[in-house]
Amino acid sequence: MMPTETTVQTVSLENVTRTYGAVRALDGVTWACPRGGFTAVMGPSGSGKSTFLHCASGLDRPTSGTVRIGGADIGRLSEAKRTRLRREKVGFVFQAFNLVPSMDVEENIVLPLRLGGLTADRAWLEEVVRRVGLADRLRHKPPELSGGQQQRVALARALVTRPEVVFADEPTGALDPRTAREVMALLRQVVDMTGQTLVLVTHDPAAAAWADSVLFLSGGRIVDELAGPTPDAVAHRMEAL
Ligand SMILES: Nc1ncnc2c1ncn2[C@@H]1O[C@H](COP(=O)(O)OP(=O)(O)OP(=O)(O)O)[C@@H](O)[C@H]1O
Repeated sequence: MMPTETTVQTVSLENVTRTYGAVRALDGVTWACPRGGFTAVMGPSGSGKSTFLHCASGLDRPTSGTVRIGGADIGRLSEAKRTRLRREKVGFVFQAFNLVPSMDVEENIVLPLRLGGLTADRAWLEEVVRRVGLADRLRHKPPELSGGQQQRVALARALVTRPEVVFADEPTGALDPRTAREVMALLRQVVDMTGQTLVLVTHDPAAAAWADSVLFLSGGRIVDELAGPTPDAVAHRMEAL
């Protein structure tokens, strides 16, 4: 029987291993990302968080095992098809914002659509801009914005294609604590209001506690999962890794 749209996982990893020479950066990871959920990924330095993000988002291919994004097995796709799948189905938010300084806010937000030869759905674009609180900043250029505002632009850019999943890699790493909290509250709000599936990679227990559940990686394996996390519970679990 074919799975229905609601039961198809956004992203799934089945027995995924990624080696670099003798190093097993990911070691037999099996995980299915819940649709509409907000998952944080934590672990000590070198535990495989970046490798997990790269494999789960289609930036990289596993050495063995299967990664599916929106039903497609990325190991079977050509480089060009994987790039296209990533552009259409995956949104990214990075610590370093990665905005184009010479383009204004709106041009930055619609860039993924332009790269894919698509035009913006005006109603959705306006909703995204409103949700991230940038309606009065559309003609500004990134250097004229605060760090928190720039990260809002990056979030809007990640949402504009209505991706299956948004991967946020240390999105608050370059922000002061108050701005970091505002950005996390906004991510939480976007998940709750739009049903966007979100995966957050972070070192920060306070950021991870905004998620529905936290995956803990150690030595390239998922060693624990904590539902309904609090900053204290996350920090306590991290100390034991
Ligand atoms: N391109 C690479 N070449 C060689 N080894 C790599 C490469 N990328 C990662 N590794 C190794 O794989 C392991 C996992 O690295 P990864 O960057 O995924 O960990 P991480 O949890 O993201 O670490 P951090 O928190 O320090 O960013 C480490 O031992 C790392 O040295």
